[in-house]
Amino acid sequence: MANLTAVRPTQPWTAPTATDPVDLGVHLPGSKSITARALVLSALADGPSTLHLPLRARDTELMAAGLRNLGVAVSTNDDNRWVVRPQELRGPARIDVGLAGTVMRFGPPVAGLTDGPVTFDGDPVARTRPLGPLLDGLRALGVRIDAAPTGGLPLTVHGTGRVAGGEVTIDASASSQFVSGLLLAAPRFDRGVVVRHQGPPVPSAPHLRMTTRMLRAAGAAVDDGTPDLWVVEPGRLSGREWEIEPDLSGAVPYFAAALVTGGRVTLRGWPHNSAQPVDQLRTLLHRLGGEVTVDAEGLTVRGTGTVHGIDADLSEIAELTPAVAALAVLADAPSKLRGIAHIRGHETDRLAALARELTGLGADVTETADSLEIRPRPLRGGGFETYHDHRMAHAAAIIGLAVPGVELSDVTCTAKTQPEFPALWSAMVTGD
Ligand SMILES: O=C(O)C1=C[C@@H](OP(=O)(O)O)[C@@H](O)[C@H](O)C1
Ligand SMILES: C=C(OP(=O)(O)O)C(=O)O
Repeated sequence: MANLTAVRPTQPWTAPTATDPVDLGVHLPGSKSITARALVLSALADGPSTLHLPLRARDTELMAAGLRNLGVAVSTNDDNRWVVRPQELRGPARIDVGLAGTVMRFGPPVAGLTDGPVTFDGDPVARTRPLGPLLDGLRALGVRIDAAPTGGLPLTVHGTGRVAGGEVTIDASASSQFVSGLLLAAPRFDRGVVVRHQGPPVPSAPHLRMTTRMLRAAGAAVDDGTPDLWVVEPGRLSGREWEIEPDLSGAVPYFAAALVTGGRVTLRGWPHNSAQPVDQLRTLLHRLGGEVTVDAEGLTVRGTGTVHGIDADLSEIAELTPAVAALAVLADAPSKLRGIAHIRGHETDRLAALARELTGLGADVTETADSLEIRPRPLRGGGFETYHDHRMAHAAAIIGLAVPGVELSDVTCTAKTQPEFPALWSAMVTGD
């Protein structure tokens, strides 16, 4: 099968260098992870839902389009308010996952509930991202799937309108999204689901808590009280109003800018009781030399201009590794970033990509199977390959604040989660 996605245009970009401390108060778009879950839960609910302040970016537009292809009425015309009206799920259909882990992992369990075949494919790199344990898990729950010999994309889910569900054991060490995908659709399985993880630790625990929290908010009965075991009872999901929080992961490059330049960045509209890993981020930024406060204005990060080296296990917030690695090359001491083997299966092999590109700018970086060791050295400008990876682009932009002439091979990849990134970043640096 040909890839669904045509070759995407790219645009080289020279990262702007900061001459002054940044001072930014910003309303950022909604969380990718919360928007994706709200779309799926709304599509499977028994009444309409509204997503307030959703993320409009490539990943979430692909999720909306994919659900639409299954017959769900998803209206995304209003930037601030997306409305989802569930319908009977229908095949045949084709779903373009782009490079979105959320679409390729949350989509197939939903497709099992469709009454016809649903084919999934995406960007060429998406075909290399891990998917096997999720598909094997779904098969064990009664779904017929034809997948590529690699065990991943392209694949066809032969939906029959119902999924038996029941007990399944998978190895989710390559991605927490395998578990999240099974859980999100499970209330609609005949017997719900009992998912057991067996293998090296599951990464991204806060994303699993986000999944169970949002399932409960939609009315599902969920038990996640035993480590590595999740139970979702069969039952109805309610349509509801989803308030989408600002994207904390998308805010991290701006917070990093506060650290590098000795400036201040406030993320406005920050909720009191967040579903995102704000405590882990607060601890991390504090150790890197920042000060984090939450008040009526929002979530504020202040820096001194000195970044500290750290030894940190990033497994819970591994998607932030590129930004943290960028800070580490600018730090006052060596760093070790551990527990991140699985990010080799993210948008690119992030350990290899970071080691290569940071070394290219003059840093001293050692890549191990599951970590990066970074010893700061004087850096120089030069080319920086982004490998279609939005967070590699963020890393280059952060370094560019302090190092003139960091030239990204492409900045359009930031549209995966934040199309506003190049304009917002430049405005922050120039103070416009
Ligand atoms: O469920 C989610 O929304 C996500 C889970 C994490 O995936 P992994 O567990 O594969 O790292 C995270 O890195 C990704 O950006 C978003
Ligand atoms: C790993 C990421 O994304 P995905 O949801 O595509 O896995 C990410 O955004 O850093």
